[in-house]
This record gives sequence, structure tokens and C-alpha cells, in this order.
Amino acid sequence: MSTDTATAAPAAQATAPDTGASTQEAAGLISDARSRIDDLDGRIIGLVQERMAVSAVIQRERMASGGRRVNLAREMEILAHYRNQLGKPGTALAMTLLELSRGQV
Ligand SMILES: C=C(O[C@@H]1C=C(C(=O)O)C=C[C@H]1O)C(=O)O
Repeated sequence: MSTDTATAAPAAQATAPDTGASTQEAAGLISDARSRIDDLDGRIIGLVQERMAVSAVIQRERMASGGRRVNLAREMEILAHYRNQLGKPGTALAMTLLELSRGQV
């Protein structure tokens, strides 16, 4: 066994995450697209955190005025909105957002 091969493989893995591609061209394209996905995910997480903060303001105000934390009619509107835009998995996404925003009911 060549020592070159044994030492080169781990170094290559350390610098470039595995794309699963079998050509350099495809690997480059996948790496670039993954960077865009990482950027989008960072923005999505930021938006989710912003949503949680806005939701907390509403909940705090309603409870301070003697109301309940949860408003089911409003939640139904949100669930329908996500389902209409994204199909059935949109409902699960909206439920996760609601749980992040107001905790478990
Ligand atoms: C933010 C509100 O309060 C709660 C949280 C919601 C949300 O995070 O979207 C929706 C309904 C309520 O259960 C609201 O009534 O609008």
C-alpha cells in the first residue's frame, strides 16, 4: 500500500465534506448549492427566532390583560395557511412553529 494514498485521503476529507458525487464538476456544484442551503437555513432559523419573539409579545400582552396564552381560532388560521401553501407537511411545520412559539398545549 502506498503511504501517499493513506495520508492523502484523510486530508482531502478534512477540507471537503463528502458530496457523494463522482466527478469534480458535480462535487463543486453540490458544495456551492450546500453553501446556499446553509445560508438559507441560517436565515430561516433567524426568522423562526424573530417569530417566537413577536408571538411572546402577543401572549404576554393578552395574559397581562386577563386573557389566555393560547388562541385556538388563530392557530387554526395559521395551520390552514401553511397547509394551503405547502401541502400536508405544511401542517406539521406550522405545528412545530406554534410549539416553539407558545410551548406545548
Ligand atoms: C401569537 C398569538 O398567541 C398564540 C400564539 C400563536 C402563534 O405563535 O402564532 C397563535 C395563537 C396563539 O395560540 C396570537 O394570538 O396571535
